[in-house]
Amino acid sequence: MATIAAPSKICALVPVKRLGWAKSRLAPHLTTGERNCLAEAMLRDVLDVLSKVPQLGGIAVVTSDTAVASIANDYAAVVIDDLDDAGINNAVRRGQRVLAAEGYAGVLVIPGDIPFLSAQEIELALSTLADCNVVITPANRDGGTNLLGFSPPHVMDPSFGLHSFRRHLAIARAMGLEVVVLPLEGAGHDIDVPADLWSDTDGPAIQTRRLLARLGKDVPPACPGPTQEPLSP
Ligand SMILES: Nc1nc2c(ncn2[C@@H]2O[C@H](COP(=O)(O)OP(=O)(O)OP(=O)(O)O)[C@@H](O)[C@H]2O)c(=O)[nH]1
Ligand SMILES: O=C(O)[C@H](O)COP(=O)(O)O
Repeated sequence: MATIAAPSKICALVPVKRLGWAKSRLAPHLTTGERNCLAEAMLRDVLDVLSKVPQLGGIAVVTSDTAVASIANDYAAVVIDDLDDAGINNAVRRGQRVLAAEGYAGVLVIPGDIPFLSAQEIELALSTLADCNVVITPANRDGGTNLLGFSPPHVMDPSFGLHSFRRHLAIARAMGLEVVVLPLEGAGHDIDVPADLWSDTDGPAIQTRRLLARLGKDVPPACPGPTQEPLSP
């Protein structure tokens, strides 16, 4: 891995699994090729936003996919090899170890599937993390965790998975860490299931919106408007 500049600051840590394996929960709605393109578009949106936040000390992508590594290079992010592809928690722990060794003051874990995040939201997460040990942004919809900040980088282990927001909060509190819950509209919107593709969420998501419009795949909200009743004769 290349040496990262400004190690006293907080580094963004973006775990990304192989594009060909991405977004399996969207399989009923998108082909494998479409999911591959969506994963790339979301990642580009995330990295584009991160590259516009000067307060970040660096951007690191943990992946074992050479295509993802090449995208990371487009945004001057460094690549940490995800040697074993053993899930998001393993990838994050690996990033924590590497970035702690590089001397970073903290890490902000940012999944590659939150394209609606904004630079202002990242700035707010960073300034919040300057005064505590753990920052947690819950997913808007499913009880997950969309941003997870640690200061110092290995202050606690990640525990992503079902209902991870409550679990992260409970672990941090049980450890006596200073923890702040930071709800954020854009960063809180991840794309996991077909209903997540439709959005009135603010936030740039430029590549993602463009791709979905091109595919004609943006879907209506979970609660659609009036059903189409057959017309009376
Ligand atoms: N490096 C790495 N990243 C991972 C791994 N598993 C998940 N991620 C990333 O973690 C983030 C959140 O993952 P998920 O929401 O579960 O995304 P996903 O695995 O593509 O979606 P599903 O297949 O539907 O579960 C995404 O950026 C993923 O690429 C892994 O084994 N290694
Ligand atoms: O803890 C979580 O939120 C999940 O493991 C990762 O996020 P997801 O909701 O996008 O799958």
